[in-house]
Parts: sequence; C-alpha cells; structure tokens
Amino acid sequence: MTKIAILGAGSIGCWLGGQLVAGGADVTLIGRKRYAKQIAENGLKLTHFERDEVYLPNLNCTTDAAVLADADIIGVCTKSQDTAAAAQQIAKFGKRGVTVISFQNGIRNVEILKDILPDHMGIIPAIVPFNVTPTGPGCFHSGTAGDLVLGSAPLPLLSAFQNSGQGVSVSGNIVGDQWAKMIVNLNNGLNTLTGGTLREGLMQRDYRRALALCVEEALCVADAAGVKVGTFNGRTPSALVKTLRLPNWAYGLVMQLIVKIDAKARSSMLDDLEAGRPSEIDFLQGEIVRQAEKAGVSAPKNAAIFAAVSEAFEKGISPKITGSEILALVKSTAAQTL
Ligand SMILES: NC(=O)C1=CN([C@@H]2O[C@H](COP(=O)(O)OP(=O)(O)OC[C@H]3O[C@@H](n4cnc5c(N)ncnc54)[C@H](OP(=O)(O)O)[C@@H]3O)[C@@H](O)[C@H]2O)C=CC1
Ligand SMILES: CC(C)(CO)C(=O)C(=O)O
Repeated sequence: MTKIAILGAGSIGCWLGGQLVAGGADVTLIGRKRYAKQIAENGLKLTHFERDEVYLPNLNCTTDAAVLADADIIGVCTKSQDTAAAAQQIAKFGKRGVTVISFQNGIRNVEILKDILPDHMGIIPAIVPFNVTPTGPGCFHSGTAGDLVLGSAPLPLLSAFQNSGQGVSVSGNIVGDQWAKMIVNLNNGLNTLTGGTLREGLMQRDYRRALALCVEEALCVADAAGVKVGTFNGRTPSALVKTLRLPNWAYGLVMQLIVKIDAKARSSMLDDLEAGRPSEIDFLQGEIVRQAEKAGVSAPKNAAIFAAVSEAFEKGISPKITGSEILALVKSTAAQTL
C-alpha cells in the first residue's frame, strides 16, 4: 500500500492527513511535540461546518522526521517560512523518486523545494481552498468549503481524498491558480488587522473596498510579471473585485452563492498572530511587493498592508482596526505616490 507522510502536522497537515486516513490511506503525520502529544492522548477529531465529523483514535503522529524514509508521497504542510528546513529533512531522509506535494499558500514554496531537493524527487504544487483552525487538543475545524486543486494527482492520494468526501481537481494552469489563491490570500493580512472573523471583515463595505484595491494592484503586478492569473474556487480575481465592490445587501446575497463561510472562520495568519507564531506576510503581500520590484513596477497598497501587519506581529497583537481605517491606510499610500 502507498505510504503517505505529512510533514508539518498543524491545521492543514492534520486536516489533510486525517481525511486521507478516513479515505483509507496509510498516513503518518510528522509534527511538533505539542500536536504529537495531543493526538496521542486524545486522538484526532476533525469537524466541518457542513460535513460529518471524523474521529481517529489511533493516528500515528511522530516528531521523528526519519519516518520520511518510508514514504512514497510526502505532503508538505508547514508554513512557508519553514519550507527550507522541511526540504532539508526530505532531502536527508526521503527515498529516491518520492513525490513531494506542497499544500502551502503563496507561490514561492515550490521554488524553495526545487532548490533544495534532488532532481529524482517529483514536486507537485497544490492549493488548499478551505480554512482550518485548531479548536482544542487534537481537534480542528474547517469553516469554509472548496475542492483541493493539484498540479497533478497521484492515484492513491486522489482516491483516498475522494473516498473521504473531499473534492479534488487537477489544474492545467496550476501556477496561474496559485497566483489567484495568493491574491485571494491578500485578505489574510486585512483580516489580521481587524482581529475578527472573516465574515465580520468582509461584511464591511470599506474593508471590501480596501481589499479590492489590493487585489487590483496585485493583478497589475501579475500582468507586469507576465503571469496568466488563473482561478480560485472557479472564479478569477477580477470577478472577485467586482463582487467586493457591491453594496452590503448585494454582497451578502452573492457571497452565499459563491462561497460558504461559517461564522467562526478566520484566516491562518490571525491564528498565527494570536498563537505568537511568525507571520506568512512575506509570502503574500511581501511576495506582491517583491514581484513588483522584479517587474519594475510599484505596489504601494500591498506594501502598506505588509508594513501594518509586520508591525502587528512585532507587537504580538492585532490593532483591531475597522474596514474604514484599513481603506484610509491603503488610500493614503496612493496619495503619497502621486
Ligand atoms: N490554516 C488554514 O486555514 C490554511 C492554511 N493554508 C496554508 O497551509 C500551510 C500550513 O498552514 P497551517 O496548517 O495553518 O500552519 P500551522 O502552523 O497550523 O501548521 C504547521 C505546523 O508544522 C510544524 N512544523 C514546521 N516545520 C516543521 C518540521 N520541519 N517538522 C515538523 N513539523 C514542522 C509547525 O510547528 P511550529 O509552529 O512549532 O513551527 C506547525 O505546528 C501554510 O502555507 C498556510 O498558508 C492554506 C489554506 C488554509
Ligand atoms: C482559506 C483561506 C482562504 C482563508 O483566509 C486561507 O487560505 C487561509 O486562512 O490561509
């Protein structure tokens, strides 16, 4: 039987690993001591806002990366800032020809893996569209819907996800789709600045206006970088901009139709801030600024959010500002650059 290892047993790693086990796969999780202990003591419980709960009393979660040597497929589920260290472990222990799948946000993780891993290891980019948050010892909750998207899909992984009820699709433009997801993830920084749920932020019109300005700027950067931006959850970021600009009543109606978000869902970045972990902002707004510089254009709106989120992480607390304050921040930079 194909052996799957998940490197980085946090929210996404535990969620994907648990779903794969529920779908019949042989999975080992590799994570930090705190999660290994929680899972050993309580088992793993996965709750979902519209699917049945999954409870796995005996899931194997270890801190020992040497188990990577047994894996035919390795899913990388660390935060982007930990990818290089994870890649070193795969290079050290992984077997010849192992397939490595990056389930991470941003567009740089595959490059980091390619730089470190030997050529005989295959690397597949993947996109996780839904949100997962830790809710208790060994418990994780998913509060938004969506299908996984992969650059290509090894059959055992595909069938285990399908058996578990998790939709998966394979994309012909995975790089463009990763850009689309990264652009949607610009919302993580804004959500972090409000300190509230995704829904509370998105229901403020000025919050959506600020996000729309950041998304438009990112699309100009992608254009300058020669990238054909793909889709996220079947929609282009340009269509998202139009939706974001709708008045509250219309936005509420449209959102119900295009994405289901439960009342508790927050971004992974806000979870990181509250847990005292480093932020992924360098791989989101920071990536837009870097790509802008590379392409010889500027991205002042995303740079402003980058600076405000970096400051929040330095202080260890969300400034808890409103959508109108975020909009003012984004617009003030536009005035400065005139
Ligand atoms: N959470 C979400 O809703 C979503 C997240 N994503 C993306 O998925 C990726 C993972 O995010 P998420 O699950 O939230 O992150 P988490 O921080 O919850 O999980 C990552 C875990 O991996 C651990 N880790 C890091 N390096 C190693 C290593 N070398 N060996 C073993 N364990 C390691 C971390 O430990 P420590 O904290 O001690 O470093 C942490 O416990 C990110 O790129 C994120 O942007 C994508 C879609 C949704
Ligand atoms: C699911 C989503 C889009 C929610 O913001 C996400 O990717 C994250 O939290 O990192």
